[in-house]
Order: sequence, then C-alpha cells, then structure tokens
Amino acid sequence: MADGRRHSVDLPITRTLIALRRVRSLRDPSTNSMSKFPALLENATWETNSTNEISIQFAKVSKEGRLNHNGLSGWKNLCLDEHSEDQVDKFDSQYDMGKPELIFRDSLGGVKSLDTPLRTENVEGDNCERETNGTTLLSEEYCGGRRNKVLDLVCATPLSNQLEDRDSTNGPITGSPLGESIDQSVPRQKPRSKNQVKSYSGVGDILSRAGSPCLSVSDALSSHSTSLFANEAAEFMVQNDRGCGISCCWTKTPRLRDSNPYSDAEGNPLLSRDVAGKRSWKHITNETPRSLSQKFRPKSFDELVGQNVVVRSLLGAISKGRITSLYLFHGPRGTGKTSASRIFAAALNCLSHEYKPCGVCRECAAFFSGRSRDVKEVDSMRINGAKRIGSLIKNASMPPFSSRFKVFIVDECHLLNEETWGTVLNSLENLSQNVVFVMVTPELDMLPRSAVTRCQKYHFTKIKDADIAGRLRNICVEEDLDFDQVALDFIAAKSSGSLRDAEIMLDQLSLLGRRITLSLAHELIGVVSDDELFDLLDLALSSDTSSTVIRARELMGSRIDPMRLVSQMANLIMDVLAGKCQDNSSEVRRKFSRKHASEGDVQRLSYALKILSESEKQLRMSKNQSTWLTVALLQLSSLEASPMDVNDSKSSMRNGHDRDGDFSSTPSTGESLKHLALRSCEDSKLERLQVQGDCKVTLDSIWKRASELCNSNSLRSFLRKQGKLSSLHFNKGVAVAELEFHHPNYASKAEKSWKFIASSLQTVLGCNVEIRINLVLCAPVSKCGKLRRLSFSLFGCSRRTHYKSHPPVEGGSDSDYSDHISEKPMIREKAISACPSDCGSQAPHNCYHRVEVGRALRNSEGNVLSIGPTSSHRSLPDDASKTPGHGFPSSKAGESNRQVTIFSSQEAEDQPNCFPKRLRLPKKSRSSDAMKVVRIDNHQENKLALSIPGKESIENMHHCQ
Ligand SMILES: Nc1ncnc2c1ncn2[C@@H]1O[C@H](COP(=O)(O)OP(=O)(O)OP(=O)(O)O)[C@@H](O)[C@H]1O
Ligand SMILES: [Zn+2]
Repeated sequence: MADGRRHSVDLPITRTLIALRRVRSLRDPSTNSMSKFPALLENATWETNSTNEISIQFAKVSKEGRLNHNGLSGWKNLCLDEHSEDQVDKFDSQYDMGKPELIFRDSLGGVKSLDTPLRTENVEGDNCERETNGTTLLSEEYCGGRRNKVLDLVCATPLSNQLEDRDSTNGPITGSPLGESIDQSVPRQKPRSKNQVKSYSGVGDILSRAGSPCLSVSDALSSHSTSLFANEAAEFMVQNDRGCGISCCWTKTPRLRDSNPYSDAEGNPLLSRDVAGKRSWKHITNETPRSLSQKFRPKSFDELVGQNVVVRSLLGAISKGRITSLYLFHGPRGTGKTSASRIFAAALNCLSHEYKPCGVCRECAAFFSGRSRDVKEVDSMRINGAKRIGSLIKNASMPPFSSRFKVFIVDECHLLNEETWGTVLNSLENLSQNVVFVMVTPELDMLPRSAVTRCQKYHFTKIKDADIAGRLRNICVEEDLDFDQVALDFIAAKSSGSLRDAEIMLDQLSLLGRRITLSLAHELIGVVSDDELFDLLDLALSSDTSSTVIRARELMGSRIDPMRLVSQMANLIMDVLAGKCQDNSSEVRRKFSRKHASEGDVQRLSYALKILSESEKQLRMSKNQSTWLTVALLQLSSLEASPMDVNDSKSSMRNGHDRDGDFSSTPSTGESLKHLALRSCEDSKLERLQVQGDCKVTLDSIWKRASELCNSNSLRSFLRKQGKLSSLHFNKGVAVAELEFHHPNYASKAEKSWKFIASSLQTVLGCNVEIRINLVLCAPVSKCGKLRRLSFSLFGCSRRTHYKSHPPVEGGSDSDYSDHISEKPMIREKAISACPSDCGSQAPHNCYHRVEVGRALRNSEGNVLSIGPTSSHRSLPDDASKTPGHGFPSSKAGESNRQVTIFSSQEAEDQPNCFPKRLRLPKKSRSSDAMKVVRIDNHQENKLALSIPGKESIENMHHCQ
C-alpha cells in the first residue's frame, strides 16, 4: 500500500479510545518510566491542525493511527491503524483495561451512538469520509477544511469507578472541553461491559482526563457528581497521576497540539523563530480560541503587560533559586494573576535556564500543551473538605514526575475554607522543597490572616490605560482589524485597569465586522461621547437651566443610564483637572479646557466633582435617578468660584445658624450636618430626601436656582432672602418641597405666589412639584437664651402639571403663568400645625412647641397619617397661632390647636380638589377619639366642614384656585 494510504479497520471505538488514552500515559506503573512501549511512544505524535483539532498520530510510514479531537467545536475523529491496534491489545492485557464509552453527539445534542465500533476507511487523497456505525465523521485535516457535519463525541472514558458513580447518580457529563454538559434527556450510557476498567487507577484517571486535551482538572472535577467526592475523595488526590498522569494547568486555553511534547526542541520545536530571530509563539497559538482574551493569554513574562514589578521579582526568585513554597497572587480581576501563575509554574520547570518559559524545551512543551504532570491547577471549591485536601497534600508529597517542581495553582483561593487553609499551611513544612503552591485571588480580604502572613505576596495592579491601549493595538494588528486608535484608548479607559475587560470589548467590537470606531465603542458600551458630555457639563456650569435639563433628559432618555453619566462626567472632570488635554483631543474638549482654565474654574470643577460623587451615592438608592441627576447637574451652575468645601459642615452650619438659629438644637435640621441622604422609606413607593448636613448645600442651590427663575425682581429677591427650601422628597414621582419662611407675613406672601414658586421648582427639578409652605418662628428660650424653632405648616398645594421647562414670563400674572403650564391641581391643602398644648405660659416667647413636618408619619401615598408634638415642651404661647398673617380667620386668640389627621387616603381621592390633611381641633377636643375620627362632611368652594364627634368645628379653608 502506498504511503499515506490508510487501511480501513473495524475496531471497537471504545477500545481504541482507551488505548489512545493509555498511549498518552505509557508509563510503567511499577517504574513510572516511559520505557515500556518505546516504539509506540516514539511513534506517537500530537498535532494541532488549523482548526484546533487535536490528533495523536502513530506515525507508521504507510499507516497511521489518529485521534482527532476538536477541542473547541466538540468534534472528534478517531481511527487507528493495525499497528496501533496491536499496541492497544498489549495495553489492554497489560493493564486489564476497561472499555471506555463514547458518546456521539450531533450538533443538536442528540446521541448518535454509544459504545459503537468504529470503522475507519481507507483514506486516500480527498477521500476522507469514514463511517462510524452509520455516522459520518469528517476530518478536516483530510478534507482540506471541508466539514459537512459536525458531530460531538464526548470522551467519557470511564476509567474510574467514579464514572460509575456518576452514572448511577445520573450526574451530568461535562466531559467536553467546553465544559458543556450533556443534556439529561440524552439516553444514558449503557451499563458498563465486562471490558470496563475494573478499578480505576484512582483519582489519577480523573486528573488524567483532566489533564488530557479533553478536560482540565476543574472540568474533570466538576464533571462528577458530589457523591463522587463524598465517597472517594480520599483516593482522589492520592492516586492522582497514576493514570495517564497528564494533568493540565493550561486549562483555560485551548491545548496546543503541535508536536510531540516529549520531542526535542530541535527535532520538533514548539517555537519558531521569526526573521529577526525572535521567538514567536505564533504557531503554537495556531488554534481557534473562543475569544481574543484566550487567544492572547500571555505565555511568557515578556507578554505580561503592566506588571513589571511582579515579573522582575519572580524572575529574580527563579534565577537566584530562592523558591518558596507558598505564593499569593492577588489584585483586581483581569490583570494577569492566573496567567502569571501559569507562566511562573512553567518557568520553574523550564529546562532552558533562561528563567522564563522558553516554550521550546520538553517541560515547556508538556506544560503548554496541557500535559504537564507536575503542574496542576486546582479548583478551590473542590478541595474544601478534610479528605480532599488531605489527598491533595498526599499527592503533593510524591516527587515530581519529570520536572523540578511540582506546582499547584489554586485559583480563587478565597473560596478555600479555614480548615483547608489550615491543612495546607500545616503541611508546608513537611512537604519537599520542590512543592510550590501558587494561590490566586482577587479578594485578599477574604483570606484568613494566618494564611496571608505566611505567603509571599505579589500584588497585581490595575493596568494603565496606555498599556491596555497598546496591547489592544497589537491585537488589532495581529488580527488584522481595522481600528481607530481613539476607540482603543476609549476602550482602555472604560476597562478600569482590566486587560481582560478591554479584550472582551474589543472582541465584541471586532465581531461587528466594521472598523472599530469611537462611536461604535460608545454604542456598544452604552455611553455617550465625551464631547456630548462636555457640552452638558458646560451647560450645567452655565446658568442655562432649561437647556441643561433638556439636554440631560435627552441623553438619559436615549442612551445612557444616569449612574453611568455621573461616573463618565466625573471622569471627564478629573481629566480636565489633571490637565489631560492633549493636542489630539477633540475640539470640544480643548474648548472646554480653555474656557475653564482659571483658578476659580478649577475650584468649581473640583467642587462639581464632589457634588457628582455625592449624587452618585444618592442615585444608587433612588428610583428617580434621572431627576436626581438633573438636580445634581443644576447645582453645578450655582457653585461659587470661591473655594467652597462641601465637607466643611461647619460652614453649612454657620449659614444655617445665621438664618435659622441653632441647628444643633433643632431636630428638624439639627442632626449633624453631614450629607444629603436619600432614604427609601419602608414603603417602597416613597422616597425621601431629608435635610441632613451637606444636603443643605443641595437644597440651597435648588432654591437659589428656583428663585432666580422668578422673573419678577421683587419676588425673586423676596424668595432668596426670606425663603428657604428645607426639605425635598419624592412621592410617586412628585417632588414634595417644604418651604420655610420666618415671619407670618412672608409665609402669607409666599402663599400668594405659590404658582410662581411651584413653577420655578418644577423647572429646576424637571418634575411635578407639591409645595408646602411652613412658618418657622424662632423663639428665644428665656433660661439659656437660645433660639428655638416653632414650625407651622401653613399651606400645601400639590400640582400635577405637564411639565414644561419654560419659567413664567416676566411680569406675568397667574393667568399668564397658566398659559404656560397646563395645570391640573390634584390636591389642595391648607392646614396649620401649631402647638396643640396649652403651656399656660403667658409670656409669648418663654416656651415653644414644634410640630415637625419631617417627622410626620406618612402612608403609602405620602399623605400624613399622623403628626405629633416632638418636643418635650408641651406649651405654646397662644398668640403663636393668632399671629397676623396666618390666613386662618377662625384661629381665635387663646385657642390652642391640636393636630389631627385624616386617616383614609381614600377620602383624599374622593375629594381631590380640596383635602385637608391636617386640621386644628379646638382646645377642648383632646380626647383620643377626637384625634382619630375626623371626617369631611361637606365641602364647598371655600369652606370645609369638619365633623368631630362630640364637637362641631368649622374650619375655613382657602381654596388655592
Ligand atoms: N497583565 C496582563 N498581560 C497580558 N494579558 C493580560 C494581562 N492581564 C489580563 N490579561 C488578559 O486577560 C485574560 C485573563 O487574565 P487572567 O486570567 O490572568 O487574569 P486574572 O487576574 O487571573 O483574572 P481573575 O482574577 O478574574 O481570574 C488573559 O487571557 C489575557 O488575555
Ligand atoms: Zn522551557
């Protein structure tokens, strides 16, 4: 028969496969040497073809045995020549081999055949079809890349009892290199035949499989049901390496199958040299990895980007021979920890004396092809448990097979429990010098202290944007991708120092099959361009309120979520503050930087940064993210150019004191002035922003903006001087603004202009507004002379309008205003909450009583359910309620008020236009009944009649219309 022709042989596929597996572990179990089957071994050659199929060839001149395993697409092909078969027979008798099972799975996941004989046909020239029990397998290698039918043959070689266990428990088979599990609906494998392995060679077989091109260690481990480990964990690791012994640490990359790993570099070098004589890994990455990140996983220290200190240090350790037994690689995700641990492991065993994996020597070849027997990657979750870790330690105590070091890479080691850590740490001293554990984690804080202190720690830093961009550029060039450098810079900036993240983004963009441009990147990532943000920031810093609102809404409405916008804008500001504006920056950026270059601008920008960072915290908890972000943006324009420290709570307090008295003794705002807090109440419908600390700055700026929008000069200056926005909260998307005035006349005046105020607030907040006007009086307490606050809720009006951004026109009347805003008042309220108690004191300012709106208990609709006196002072000067300007004609001198509440929100709905939430009761109606039962009997246009049991009281209410 001519060379290259192949004989057709009928061969039970299971035997074939098991034989081939054994070929990969041709060690004599007694001597652990490779000498037992030299002929077969010498003839065995691993190959990777262009489609990443893996094949073992038994290179006899005219015949060949070949196992094709498409490691990625799940396609495998198998054929053996007679020569191999002979060897297999020998093998079987020698080792009392069992009969493996094969599952053919077509592309739809159906099982084609199980435990079927395989018939290989002569292959000559293009004739590359081989039949396997009716199933056609095509080898691309022989078909010049033709692949008509994809079959998935899952190598579920049952070399172990563990597999029996698995079968019995119906556990999923995840033997495919992709870790995909076979659908449970797939018919189970046949019961094992007598040919099956009697007793598996221990865990080694699992790890063998794991180490085989088919499986990684973790794949193998995960491919078994828990019962497997529950029963046999002890043996699992002990017998590791007793099978074919090929265990793989290169689990996450496609295995490299280009050559016989045990061949000499000269004979079959893994690394080619390029023209310049530089080593190139190209041909060993001649595969079809699933992602760019896989494909470009660094394989030498040189390729590790941005971790120079770590690299230098590790190289130093290797060159000086100062290898310790426990290493800890920690740092953010996607920065190269796992890659580095593998490179380190390879470097430790590399025979080249170059202290870095040469990629050429036998050890490197074995390692990178995933067949190193001395480097193992361990799944942290799977070694928890005394038995399992015990087995692993036992395994570690055995000498290495062929390498200098036995290396265990424990990824995600923060998942190890304390007990496991304890066992590892305790055994370190007893283990040989040649055992190295490399623990890898992004979560240093989760490790036990005792472990951290015992390790040599290597911190992997976030990778610099420039380094990431450079790497992306190289990838693009190598992959022949069309790109704009700005797009790569942008991706780098968005990947937060994680090269993997950047590579993933690039990968996605490359799939679009278009030039990788900035706008494409924006679209993919869901951000807006920097230019657009600079525009928005510019507007926000100017006083153009409506444009700011409109622009912000546009951006948030269509393309970016508020959280992202905040962080993107904060980054931009930081760039500007850092002077990051190169020549190649966009015109918009340069213009912005020029415009905001003065000292004052820089201060404003840094203050803006603080506001944005504060608002980011609020947004996290808010359901009204867009509104709050708009509010935050509007604050930027009111920033003074003068230095202003938002953290300087003292300054806030001082401001507050000037106007409002002693904050520290006024519970409504007197809780320590810390920050703006947006709270979600127990009732999820209600969100509340309460006045606390720095939020005063926020509220002040909102108020300032709103009052600026009132075009009447007198009203504007009145509001700015005499009014204050004391709290803001949201109820079902309506902003409830509590306003404070400090004189009844002012409150009364504000009440008259409520439409303007509401309108301005609406413009500023960008949503419907309900305003509540409160009168706050400061009354000195005689003993200490301190000012105390008296708060009266006078007026409330909720307006649900179709929001328009236009403020009322100058000099416009209410009717003008109405033209501008289509108004649909829903609830009109006018109420007073004043001191209910009769303190008996005749001196008007000797005592106080405060009714605090902020402490009102609200129902799910946000209506006040009850409101109570909050001060220990139970007395209020009677004349507090008869102060002129209250607008409550029925308030009689000497009459104390008691606050009452309508409990049913249904009533509010029934009477949407005129609904008093809080009303006064006559002094004598103090019974709890009177407090509870209040009912609207009747309401007329200007009057509300309230019926209170045992007492009749009519309270006149002004309609707000
Ligand atoms: N420093 C780096 N140099 C080159 N490539 C890197 C680097 N860091 C990450 N990568 C790329 O990201 C991929 C994942 O890296 P790796 O698994 O080593 O990161 P990691 O830090 O271990 O991440 P994790 O903590 O999530 O496991 C690699 O395949 C590689 O393509
Ligand atoms: Zn080497």
